Parts: sequence; structure tokens; C-alpha cells
Amino acid sequence: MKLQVKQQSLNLATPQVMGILNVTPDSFSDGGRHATLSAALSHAADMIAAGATLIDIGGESTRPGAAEVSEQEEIARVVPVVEALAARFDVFISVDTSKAGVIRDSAAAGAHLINDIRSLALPGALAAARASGLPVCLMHMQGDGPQNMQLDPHYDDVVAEVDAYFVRQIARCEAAGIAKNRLIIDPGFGFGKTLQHNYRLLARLSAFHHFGLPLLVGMSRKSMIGQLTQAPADQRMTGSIACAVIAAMQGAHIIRVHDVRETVEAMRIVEATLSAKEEKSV
Ligand SMILES: Cn1cnc2c(O)nc(N)nc21
Repeated sequence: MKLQVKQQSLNLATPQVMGILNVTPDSFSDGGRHATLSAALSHAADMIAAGATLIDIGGESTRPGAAEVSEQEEIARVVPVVEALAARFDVFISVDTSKAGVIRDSAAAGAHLINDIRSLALPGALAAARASGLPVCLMHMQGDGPQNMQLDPHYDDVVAEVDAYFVRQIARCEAAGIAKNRLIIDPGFGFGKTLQHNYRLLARLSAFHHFGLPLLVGMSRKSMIGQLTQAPADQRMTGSIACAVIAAMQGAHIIRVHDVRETVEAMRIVEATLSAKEEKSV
């Protein structure tokens, strides 16, 4: 399986690590635009050197309860970083956004992938995504955003309901002229899920392979780890690696993480194990 964009293609036969690059003011020390840009580029360079083949740039926090950011402000934060990364690195640039203007301007600036936690639900987003020609990651969320998704998540069968969501969203994109082979799917760990829902999805991740689409997962440093280890967010690397390995062993194609070097190393172990599993008996 490959992710084909413009002249670049990403081989998804082995799990790929997507490095998280938050460009929100609270992400870097003084929050100034120039400081943020240079700090963002430095952080991106470190993650690429550590083996990340995708960088996910986000200008609006998606944590539960996070404040909303205007489209203009999000463009001001994200687009300069997209331009600078595209000019300097041979890496897949993903933009974590739900807004049509950010999709449009990021695509024009050289982005390779649209990563929308709202699956193109906001006004104009579907049309902007179609016009961009870029691949789109569709992510499941119960609720309409970080402000209310964790209020009281409830499912009769979380795997079946997330699967049905993908069916609907894939059909919606195809009807809008976005071909199925441009789509990536993601169960949205932590987005309107309890601890039990998150681990049910992780335990049954391979149930989503029937779509024949790349599977993206993001569990890094999330509360599904903190609730089990009682560790604060910046001390959840071990649990994050464990989640990445469990997902990749089930065939997840793209793993969205903070700790790139350590996850890349863990993926080497997964690759060796999965290829040994396929080989004729020795
Ligand atoms: C932006 N963001 C935060 N968590 C995420 C996840 O699990 N998946 C995707 N696609 N994006 C995420």
C-alpha cells in the first residue's frame, strides 16, 4: 500500500511514524511568531532526523476542552511552517485542521495531507479538500469537537459504530468527488471515548482493514495511557510506545507520536516480527 501525493509516494508496507508539531502559542517558549517558526523548524528537523516520514502541523489544540482559534489566526500559525518545511525537507507534510481556508492555503503552500479530526464537517471543508487534490484522513469523533466530546461518551458497540461512521464518511467523500483511494481512516483514540472504548478499539484495530485504506492511529501521551499508569502527560512515553507496537502489530500504517526516535526504533522490532511471521518456516 502506498500514499501517493504529487511527485512523492510513501511506502506503507512498513509502519510510518508521523511526528507531532504543535504550533500553538503554548507549544513554544515565548509564543512569538518568529521564535515559534524557528523553534518549529528545529523540532521538525529533529523528528525527521529521528526517522519521522510525516510531520503533522497543528495550529489549534484538539485536547478536550481546548479553546477555538479563528481561521485567520490558524492560517498565520500554520501556513508559514508548511512553506518553510516544504522548502527545506523531503517529508510528508500533514496539516491538522478542520477549516476550509486553512486547507486551501496549506495545500497551496505545499502540504501533502489533510488531517481533519472533524472529517471535513465544517462549512466549505469538503469542497476545499476536494479542490486541493490531497489525501484526507477521516477520523472518528463522538460529539462535534473537543469542547463536548468527553462529556458522556456512549456506544452500544464502539467498533461497529466507528466502522459504520467510516462507511458514511467514505460515501460522503466519494459523492463529493474525493476518490476512495485518497482517503485514510482513523478511529480517533480519545475523541469521545471512555478508557474501555479506547482499548476495545485498540484490541480490535484490525477490524478496520476491510476498507482497504491506510489506517492512522494517535494514542501518544493520551489519557488512555495516563489513566493506567498515573503518569503526567510528559512521562507517558513507555505507554505510548506500547500502544504504537500493539497498533502496528495489527497492521496500522501511520502512527502519530510525540516521541519519534523511540517509536521508530520500536517499529524496527515490529517490522522484523511481522516479516518473520510472513516468511516460510525456517
Ligand atoms: C490532531 N490529532 C490529535 N489526536 C489525533 C489522532 O488520534 N488522530 C488524528 N488523525 N489526528 C489527531
